[in-house]
Amino acid sequence: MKLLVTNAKQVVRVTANGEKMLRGLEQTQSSLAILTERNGEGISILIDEDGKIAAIDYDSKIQNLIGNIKIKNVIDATGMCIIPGLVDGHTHPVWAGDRVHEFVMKMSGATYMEVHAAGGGIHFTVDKTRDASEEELFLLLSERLRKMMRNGTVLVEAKSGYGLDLETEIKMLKVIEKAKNCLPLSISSTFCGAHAVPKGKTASEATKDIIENQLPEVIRLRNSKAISVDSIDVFCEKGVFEIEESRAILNAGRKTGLRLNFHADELAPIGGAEMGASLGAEAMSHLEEISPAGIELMQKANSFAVLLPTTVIALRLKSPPVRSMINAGVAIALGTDFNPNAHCLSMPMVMYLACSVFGMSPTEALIGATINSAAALGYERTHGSLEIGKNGDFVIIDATRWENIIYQLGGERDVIKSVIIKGDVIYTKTEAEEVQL
Ligand SMILES: N=CN[C@@H](CCC(=O)O)C(=O)O
Ligand SMILES: [Zn+2]
Repeated sequence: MKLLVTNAKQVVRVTANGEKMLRGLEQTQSSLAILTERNGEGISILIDEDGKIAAIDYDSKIQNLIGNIKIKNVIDATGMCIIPGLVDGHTHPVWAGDRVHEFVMKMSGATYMEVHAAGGGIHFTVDKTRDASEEELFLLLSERLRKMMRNGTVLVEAKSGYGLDLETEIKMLKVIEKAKNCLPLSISSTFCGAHAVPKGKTASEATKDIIENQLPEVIRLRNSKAISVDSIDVFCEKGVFEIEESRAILNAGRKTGLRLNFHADELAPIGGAEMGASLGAEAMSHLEEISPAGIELMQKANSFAVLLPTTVIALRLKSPPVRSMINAGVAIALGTDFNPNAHCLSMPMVMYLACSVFGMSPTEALIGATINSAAALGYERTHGSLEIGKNGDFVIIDATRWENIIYQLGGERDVIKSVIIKGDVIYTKTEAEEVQL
């Protein structure tokens, strides 16, 4: 066996019976699967040589199970809690340059679309990303992914979308592929060639280019196993790709077997959720402006809502109608939306904002950041909960109640003791990191 963690005070499994997701009333407190220390006896987790969870139970039961089996690494988690590794359901992590100057403009009142229409925003990042080499982008991406892992992320969705031309979109997907092969966390790639209408093209010309040039090459590379791509994304928005263009791009992606996971109803209520539900989209993000009909249709289509509180605060948007979605039975997932507009690499921070800004409970937020995010990406068989056979991916929290990971706002560096991926300790807090007063 690769790893044994013993004597934990609480192990939050999230689900314990192979649930694919938790939605509606299931996303509330009563259904969170937790093992808690009893009569002074803690909880153990055993990880096999393949990095999968072999057993989770009270210490004495696991000791009986182990007998004389050799264990390579043992961690004593006395007084600590364990949660599943976090899943970041929506990020744009491959780009060069930054947009700190736009942050200053936006904080003085400029809107996202004003900056975008003036040639800034995504266009600014596209110019910088087109100019950057694969090596430069890889270094930037791996540094960002390392910080995410340090904050407990073990699976991340990563989009292309700062190329908007064939060459750069492919460059971005190759950089993501390299990161998949070089770093311990899992990555779900999304082709987002329709992230903005490139300068010099109309939306309908860009739509044609994506469907006739970019997508076929992405699929050719996927089929030859040069890259792996799970999903297709479109920024479906008034003044960007509107409903019919978005539908055409998503339909084309669906025909190639990609999952549909796209930006909908973020800034203007144009019926993106209704359109996505009609295509059976697996996931839609943002949804600040979703209509009541859109909520009903998402529930019927089993589409996940991937909510992004960092963008809501960065752009001072209204919050999506989270309670109505939960009450209607839409499964809520969460993501950092890491991009040059919302520079956040921390799922604990996102969970905090989901609670404080969206009014979600800590339990709902944790479910959104684990099993539901994993399922929104189609990774629920390996990620999102601590169950036998799933990846041995978890976060050890240096506190006696798991909610500290949310409660200690901005305190990830203090509260996370270790991050484990497939049974390997990929991060552990050292004495040297403690502030010396
Ligand atoms: N809304 C579209 N895309 C990103 C922002 C990307 C950018 O501004 O660079 C988002 O999800 O927030
Ligand atoms: Zn996004």
